[in-house]
Formats: sequence, C-alpha cells, structure tokens
Amino acid sequence: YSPVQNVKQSCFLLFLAMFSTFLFHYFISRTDVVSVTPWLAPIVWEGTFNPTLLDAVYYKKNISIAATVFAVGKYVMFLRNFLETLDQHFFAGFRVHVYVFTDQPKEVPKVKMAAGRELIVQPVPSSNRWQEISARRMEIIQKLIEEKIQNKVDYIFCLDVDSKFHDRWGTESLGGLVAVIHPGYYKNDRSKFPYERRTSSRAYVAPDEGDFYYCGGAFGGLIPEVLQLAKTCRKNFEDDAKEGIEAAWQEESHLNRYMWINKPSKVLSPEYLWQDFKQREAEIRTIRFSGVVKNYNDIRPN
Ligand SMILES: CC(=O)N[C@H]1[C@@H](OP(=O)(O)OP(=O)(O)OC[C@H]2O[C@@H](n3ccc(=O)[nH]c3=O)[C@H](O)[C@@H]2O)O[C@H](CO)[C@H](O)[C@@H]1O
Ligand SMILES: [Mn+2]
Repeated sequence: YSPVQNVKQSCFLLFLAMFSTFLFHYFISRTDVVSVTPWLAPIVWEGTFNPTLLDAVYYKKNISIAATVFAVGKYVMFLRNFLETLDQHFFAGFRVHVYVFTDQPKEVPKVKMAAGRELIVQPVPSSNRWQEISARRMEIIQKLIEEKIQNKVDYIFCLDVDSKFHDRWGTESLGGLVAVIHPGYYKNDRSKFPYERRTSSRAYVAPDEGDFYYCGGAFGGLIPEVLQLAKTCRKNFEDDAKEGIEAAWQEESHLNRYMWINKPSKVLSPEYLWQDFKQREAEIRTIRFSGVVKNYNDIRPN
C-alpha cells in the first residue's frame, strides 16, 4: 500500500469525473439555456444536436432548399458578402436555390456557387420608402412560391441581405414552421417585446400574449407553411394599410402575431441572427449569421 499511489489514483478519478461532466454539458446537453418551448418545439443552440447525424438523415431524403433575399436601392452593396458567405455555410453539400430580388439586376455580383447550387436574379420595383420595401417581401415570397417553386423545393428560408454567415446553418434548422429569436430581446420579459400594441392593427399582440420576440430578418420552413405565413402577413399588412395603419415593425410585427397564433415547430436561437454591434454573450457559443453594422441614413431611401 502506497499513500502516494492512492492520492494519484484519487486525483485521476476526480479528473475523470470532472472531465466527463464537462463533456456531457458541453457536447451533449445545455443547462445554461432553454432548449425546448412549452409546446415542445426544439430551440436550437450549439451543443444540442449532432450535425453529422442530422445531415445523414436529410441526405437520404434528397431535399432542396430555397433562400430568398432582397436588395433594393443601396442594399445591393451587401450582396457580395452575403452570397459568398452563404455558399460557404448555408446547407453546405445540399441543393440550394438562392433567389435575389432586386431593382438593379445588372449590379448583382456574379458569385460562383458550389456544384448543385444556383443563383437566380428576379427584378422587382424600387420604392422610396424602406418600410414598403421591407414589408412587400411577403407578397413577393407568396408569388415566388405559388408561381415558381411550389413543386420544386422542399424548404425555404427568407433572409435579410444586410448580414453574413460565419458558421454552419444547416439541417438542424429544418422544420414545418421555423422562427428565429431576436437577439435584442431574448433575455427580456414579454412586457418589453416591441409587438404592435394598438388594437386597431391586425398585428396586435395583447400584454398577456406572445411567446418570444422573433426576427423579421430570418424565418422559414416547409413550402406550404411559409406560403400560408406570407399570404396571411401580406393580407393583414394590406388591410391595415387600407385603414391607414402601419404596424410598429412592419412585416416583423405581423410575423410575430402569426407565430403567436401558429406556433413554430422549430425555434432557432439568436446564434441564427446575431447583430455585429452587440457584444457576444457567454451562452452564444457560435454566431452563425449576423447583421452587419450599417448607417441607416446612408443606405435607406427615406
Ligand atoms: C434583423 C432583423 O430581424 N431585421 C428586421 C428589422 O430591421 P432592419 O433594420 O434589419 O431592416 P433592414 O433595413 O435590413 O430592412 C430589411 C430588409 O429589406 C431589404 N431592404 C430594405 C431597405 C432598402 O432600402 N432596400 C432593401 O433591399 C433588405 O433585404 C433588408 O435586409 O425590421 C424590419 C422591419 O422594419 C425587418 O423586419 C427586418 O427583417
Ligand atoms: Mn436587416
């Protein structure tokens, strides 16, 4: 019996216990964030899924994914960075169709996409109000689905152009109806969410309603579900407009109303739409997609 040996052994066992706890917490589960909603939809955070396993599941299904992005007026300047990083990180290895809607098709950079992926440029009218450019996306997404992609692709994601990818955005994000928690409000109580609060608007959310505050800058899901969302938000936005009402955050407000009534089947953490001006927080283990810093006065038409 050697006391030194004993101490060594205990130290080793203690180390082993600590290391496996670390492994478990770091790679298998997260205890620092909520990873399921009260209606049992997953909330996707780094460390809650196995990317290799998920990719294998979806390769077998031979899926394809559409992405939409709008670049009207000065926002065309964001396209290169957006498209180049998208090709690197967004569903790498899968079939992706990227639809760019712009008023200046000639200004779209010819970014070369990886094999099996394509870039499609579609002209749209310009506008002198940014609120209208942002909100009219719902109508254009509705038409794109109805007229072009209904029977061609399985999933769609609708994204803001003033942003870029930094890390994987892949099959873990797939679901029927998918929403992203807004990075500005994920630590707040619902009373702080900037929902539309006028009862006269069709985007109205009452003080005791609302689950999360979701981003207008990224949402998606299965084609029929996103079609339903786009149609509803478009109609409510237009019916409001006829009565002279514009919701606080345009289509983002209508999207939030829609997601309260029709719960998303998958919720993505703010890793899926961070903002570059914000300092990274401890629970954000990776930033996958984020909004770049911009000067609104320089780039918006009004
Ligand atoms: C990160 C995020 O959730 N952003 C949302 C937020 O503000 P943002 O400040 O991010 O809005 P924004 O200025 O990026 O406008 C939204 C999008 O509309 C397009 N665009 C806008 C103006 C223009 O002149 N040309 C043009 O192409 C472009 O694709 C842009 O990314 O609120 C907006 C509604 O008010 C939208 O819901 C945005 O998606
Ligand atoms: Mn934006």
